[in-house]
Amino acid sequence: MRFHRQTITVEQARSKLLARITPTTQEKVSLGEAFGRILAQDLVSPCDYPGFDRSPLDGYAVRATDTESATVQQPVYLQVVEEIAAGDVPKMALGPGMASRIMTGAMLPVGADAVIMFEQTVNPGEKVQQVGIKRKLTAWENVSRRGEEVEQGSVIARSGEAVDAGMVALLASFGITEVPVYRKPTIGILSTGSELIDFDQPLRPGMIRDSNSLMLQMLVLQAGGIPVLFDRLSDHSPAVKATIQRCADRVDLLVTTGGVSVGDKDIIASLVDEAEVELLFNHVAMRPGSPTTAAMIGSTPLCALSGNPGACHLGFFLFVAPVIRKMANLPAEPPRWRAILAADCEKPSPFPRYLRGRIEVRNTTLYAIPDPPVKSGNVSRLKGSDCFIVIPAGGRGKRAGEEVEILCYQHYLQ
Ligand SMILES: Nc1nc2c(c(=O)[nH]1)N[C@H]1C(S)=C(S)[C@@H](COP(=O)(O)OP(=O)(O)OC[C@H]3O[C@@H](n4cnc5c(N)ncnc54)[C@H](O)[C@@H]3O)O[C@H]1N2
Ligand code: MOO
Ligand SMILES: [Mg+2]
Repeated sequence: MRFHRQTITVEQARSKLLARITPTTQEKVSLGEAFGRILAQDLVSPCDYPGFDRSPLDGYAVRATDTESATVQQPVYLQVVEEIAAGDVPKMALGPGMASRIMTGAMLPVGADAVIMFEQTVNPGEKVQQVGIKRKLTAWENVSRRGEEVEQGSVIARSGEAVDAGMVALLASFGITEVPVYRKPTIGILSTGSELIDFDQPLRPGMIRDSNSLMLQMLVLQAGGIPVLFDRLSDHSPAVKATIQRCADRVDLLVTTGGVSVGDKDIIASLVDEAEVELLFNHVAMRPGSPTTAAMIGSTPLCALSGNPGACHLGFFLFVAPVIRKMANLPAEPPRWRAILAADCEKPSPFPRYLRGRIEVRNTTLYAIPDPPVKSGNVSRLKGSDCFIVIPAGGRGKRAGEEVEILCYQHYLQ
């Protein structure tokens, strides 16, 4: 199987993989922990909002009928019977000719059905026993009625919505302390290669530091998963299949890096020949990362990414992030935009080429600025990008000023 591989497009490969992914189950978390998660159920308001008729202004609570003849020239004078601050419960009910001094957010007294702002009274703001009302009010004018925004029992948030800061405030207003959200999928990360050492170890001849493990952990967090780091596999590890199986059993998705090509030590490439491993694809029409592989290890999906850091980064974006997002009930496909290419990319390629780059808005036009050409084994240009620019297969590539498709990290990886 190592050398006889069937090439499929990125889109076909992703569909094949996503078809095998089921969304995760739900869990209840505290309101603070729910931030950034996806609601798993509709939420219903347990009470009215506002919970009582209240004043939206600093002024006087009155009975509208008492103000019928009020004008600037001939104000109507009402007896002030109480001062009500926000948080107070009014003690006095208003009868004919009465008013209560009331502050913004305070509860309306029984009998009142309108509020006049200080500015529309005689001697605004002064503490008086008789307040002069300078205009006629209609019933319920300047009153925030109980339940006018949200009635008890109505849906305040829907399953599938993201819990952002505003949603946290909304749920806090209703005293909702526990929130049903989709469980974050656990994503196993397993690097392979005898040349790899931990990043905090001194180099030895022929060795390189394992950077993919950490990069993948960060990317998993950005995509909304929980990374689970497994011990690296060396190229001489016995029982590769048993180890992979054990790791796969512990997570929702297993991601490996390295060993997917045709090399003598490419241990993941031969894994797909084993019984109980169902190959989904092992050759994708893309540059870099064409040997990117996916399989099912029993019921756990495996994304086997290239060891080359650039190809690993791209493989994560094209295949792993969509899986994590589908598991987490988020839209799976990376967002595709169109932009104007800001520099020539004329290297021809038999497969679509994905270049890392940055998006820039110049006037009202979106530009995609490609990174300078790099090999997929390079590490210095892994940082600072916010999109992949897709240069189609064949032809002469694309020139500056031509329109290209871009896949943006924005709103996709947090
Ligand atoms: N004869 C052929 N050789 C290769 C082909 C091919 O078609 N025919 N394809 C090339 C392409 S394209 C790719 S992509 C790579 C795929 O490589 P593997 O996935 O098998 O990865 P390795 O051989 O294990 O390593 C490749 C490269 O990456 C470095 N690496 C590996 N793991 C890490 C890590 N965790 N952190 C940092 N760097 C890592 C490794 O040392 C190698 O330099 O195959 C081509 N070959
Ligand atoms: O597809 Mo590879 O990452 O070019 O060496
Ligand atoms: Mg290899």
